[in-house]
Amino acid sequence: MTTPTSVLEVRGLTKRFDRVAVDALDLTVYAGEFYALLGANGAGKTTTLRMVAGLLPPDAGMIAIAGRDALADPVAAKQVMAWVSDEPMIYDKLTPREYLEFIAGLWGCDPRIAEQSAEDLLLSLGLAAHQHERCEGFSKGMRQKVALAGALVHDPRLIILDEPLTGLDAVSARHVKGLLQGRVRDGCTVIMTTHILEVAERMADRIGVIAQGRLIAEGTLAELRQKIGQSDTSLEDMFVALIENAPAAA
Ligand SMILES: Nc1ncnc2c1ncn2[C@@H]1O[C@H](COP(=O)(O)OP(=O)(O)OP(=O)(O)O)[C@@H](O)[C@H]1O
Repeated sequence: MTTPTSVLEVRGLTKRFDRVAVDALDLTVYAGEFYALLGANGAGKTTTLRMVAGLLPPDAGMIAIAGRDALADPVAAKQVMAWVSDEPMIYDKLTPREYLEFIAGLWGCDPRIAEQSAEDLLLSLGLAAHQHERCEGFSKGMRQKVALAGALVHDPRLIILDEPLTGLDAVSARHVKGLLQGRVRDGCTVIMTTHILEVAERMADRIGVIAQGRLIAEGTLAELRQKIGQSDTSLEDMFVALIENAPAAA
């Protein structure tokens, strides 16, 4: 059996604001995995992912992305990674098509490849009919989808998303889920936070549960069920049991 290649390795990652938000966190995500990061409000999910994405400096710890030290060489790490925030920023005065062209230009993508990629992304996200309209009149869900398309236009190997499905209607959510599953089939790795446990249950290869900035449980659904000793329990029941039994922060 070949050893899986890690795309993200986090060791001892720590961030303190007025109190510790991420507490010596260790996390490994492998190539081609769909990994869901779960946790109660304030557990440290966004803070962890913002550090991984290079948006927030850690107080301590190591982050390697595709084997590169992301803290020593953030530009190299960002080239293989996409970050999609739960509050995406796009340029209102641009159309989705212009926005994607602009982002592809920033990445120095080949214009012909970028054009095809933009077309495919807008089609798969149900935005093709709006591709020449300015984003300023778009709903929150449409803006989220434009931001997602922008994050994927440089063809990243690691896609990190913070609550990507919140606020999306069922059709848009299906578009986004289909797109992400397609990327995983193509060999990309997806790491996603979500409070929609059904999404984690149905889509994730592995699930990590964070409480008080620490990873308190991790595995496939079957492994998590085994951990709490109940073979037929729902992810929601397991999640609540894990959170309620998590050791208190030091
Ligand atoms: N910029 C900041 N300044 C001060 N405290 C912060 C900041 N960002 C996060 N925190 C604190 O860090 C802790 C972890 O927050 P974080 O946003 O990572 O949680 P989360 O798991 O993403 O929560 P949610 O599910 O509600 O989005 C919380 O106590 C939060 O108040």
